[in-house]
Amino acid sequence: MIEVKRLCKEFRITKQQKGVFSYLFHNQWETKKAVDDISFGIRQGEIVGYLGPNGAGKSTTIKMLTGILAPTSGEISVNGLIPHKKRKEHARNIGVVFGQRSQLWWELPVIDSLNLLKSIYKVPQQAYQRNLELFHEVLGLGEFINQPVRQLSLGQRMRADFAASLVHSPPVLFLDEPTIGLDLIAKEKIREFITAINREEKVTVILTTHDLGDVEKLCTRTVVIDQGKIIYDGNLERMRASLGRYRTLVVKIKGNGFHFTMPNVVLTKENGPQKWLKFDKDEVSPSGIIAKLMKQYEIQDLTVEEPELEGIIKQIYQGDAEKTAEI
Ligand SMILES: Nc1ncnc2c1ncn2[C@@H]1O[C@H](COP(=O)(O)OP(=O)(O)OP(=O)(O)O)[C@@H](O)[C@H]1O
Repeated sequence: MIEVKRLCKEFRITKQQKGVFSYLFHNQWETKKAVDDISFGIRQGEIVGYLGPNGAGKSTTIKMLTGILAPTSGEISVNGLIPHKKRKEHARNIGVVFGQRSQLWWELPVIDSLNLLKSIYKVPQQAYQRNLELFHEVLGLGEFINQPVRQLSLGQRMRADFAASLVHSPPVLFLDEPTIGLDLIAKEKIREFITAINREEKVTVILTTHDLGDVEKLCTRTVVIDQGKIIYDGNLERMRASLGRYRTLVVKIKGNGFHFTMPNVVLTKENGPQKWLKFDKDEVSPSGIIAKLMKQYEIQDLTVEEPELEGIIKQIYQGDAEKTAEI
């Protein structure tokens, strides 16, 4: 479905001049290699996590795969097309969802945006109707389909954006931080939807995310990029080893005195009402700990701390996953 060979993208950027009179001199340029000789292939129906720290080259790669940017060198083929050379045809093959930006018309009710996209992509009525039914079923669009986009919650807006990106039944879907800013329940809904369209429509999904929950729940394969180069391409197992078994539940309780004990759960830090409980996720679930806590204490706030992606990437570099996984 996707073939990338020796792909490079360079940007020309101005070099910072030093000194008070720097503005008197001509600008000097330097070349920044945002994507540096990468190759990979993605088969139809795969869900691939394209991961890396900030500035690694993820967006630049996605922009080339979607045809927004032309490569400096190398080759790309998506469903048989060269994206930047066949932009119009390519647009029919892909759907794109940006967690940070919406492609919907702000003032229009969701259904009007979907109808407009149907006309733009010339989607036959029958196929459109079928898609609307799917969106109702798995995205619960019915709740807010007649509301203007500006009135939607972030979770609803994301669900509407997913529908908009899939109106024309594209075989490939690019997702850029699709769960950013969402609460746990909204995240779960989005993840379930991605799994459903991948299973039912065989949509190939390329996902960039900093949320390791997305990676664990969705991806069968991860490609990790750092400083423009691919440093890991494989199944989740090695990533999993780096993720380790331990997580920390941070809980804020009301009242004094905290004498909580539970097998496989250790209190590692306290700051007034806030407590850090490290637990072995293979032995005990966060919901199990929360249920026990709630019997004894009034909980005011809680979060689960996931390991940082940056740390995991470092571990992959070092090839030393097991040792560091034990914290
Ligand atoms: N239009 C541009 N002009 C100059 N440099 C750019 C441009 N776009 C990206 N870069 C540089 O290329 C490198 C890769 O950027 P890119 O946006 O692809 O990273 P990213 O992995 O998507 O990061 P993030 O997770 O922060 O979005 C960075 O050093 C960035 O500053």
